[in-house]
Amino acid sequence: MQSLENAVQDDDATQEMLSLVLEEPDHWAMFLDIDGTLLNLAPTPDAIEVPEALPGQLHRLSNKLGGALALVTGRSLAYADELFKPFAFPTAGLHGAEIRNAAGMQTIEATPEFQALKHALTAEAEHYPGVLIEDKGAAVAAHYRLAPEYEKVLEERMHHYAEVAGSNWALQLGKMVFELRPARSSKGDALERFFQSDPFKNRSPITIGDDLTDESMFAIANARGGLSVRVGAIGAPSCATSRLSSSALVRNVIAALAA
Ligand SMILES: O=P(O)(O)OC[C@H]1O[C@H](O[C@H]2O[C@H](CO)[C@@H](O)[C@H](O)[C@H]2O)[C@H](O)[C@@H](O)[C@@H]1O
Ligand SMILES: [Mg+2]
Repeated sequence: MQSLENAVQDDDATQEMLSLVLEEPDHWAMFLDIDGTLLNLAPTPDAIEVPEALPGQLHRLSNKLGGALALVTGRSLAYADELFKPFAFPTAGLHGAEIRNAAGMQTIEATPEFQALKHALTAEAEHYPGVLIEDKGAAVAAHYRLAPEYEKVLEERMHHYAEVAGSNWALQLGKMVFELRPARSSKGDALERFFQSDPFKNRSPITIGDDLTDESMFAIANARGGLSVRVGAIGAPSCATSRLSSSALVRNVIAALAA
């Protein structure tokens, strides 16, 4: 994987490149991650703030792109809709396991066994003060941002719960979080499903994300001759060929394109 240190594009070059998107609005499709990309990271999952102007800017930019703007997130689809209401963008939730595109809506329900697993995990987490369990229906996240001292024990236990869940779930690592997500689809798989129908068909992808889960959509963008932009300070290796050092810069690009 290319490391960010060798990314072809730095902040200025990336912003310059993205500013040219609207010179060919029928050529591009934008796929945007939410946490850490559109929104600043916060101490807890529900402490995030959506800048007041952002939903309308995304709506205006989507219109300029003929609707070819999708949110691709580890959040549930319903949670993403709540964040950006009154708009309901094409969206892939739970890291790609549920999707709303021109073909309709496909969601996924938790099995009784997975419900029982979430109850057991929640009960066990009582022993790790500060660890937050985020129930996302067919997925569950164990957050240790407020209790980093529990990272190691959580890693061990979430590997155990992944074994219990079986092959229909996958352990997804992220920023101070271990998640069990449906294994059936990644963010990269979600992009391929968006490309099967208008308005995304035959367009080149612009993918912007900040975390491990976004790497699969960066790979699709690279393979399709599009753009892959990793957000955040230089750190973890990435196959993204460009970078933006903060979600504030991402919002600046969105605001400029939506103007
Ligand atoms: O794919 P994304 O849209 O980036 O969602 C990834 C996960 O984001 C959330 O967790 C992360 O953001 C939280 C709020 O800023 C932060 O407290 C946490 O430490 C981060 O891991 C969300 O809670 C998860 O469900 C998403 O999968
Ligand atoms: Mg993210």
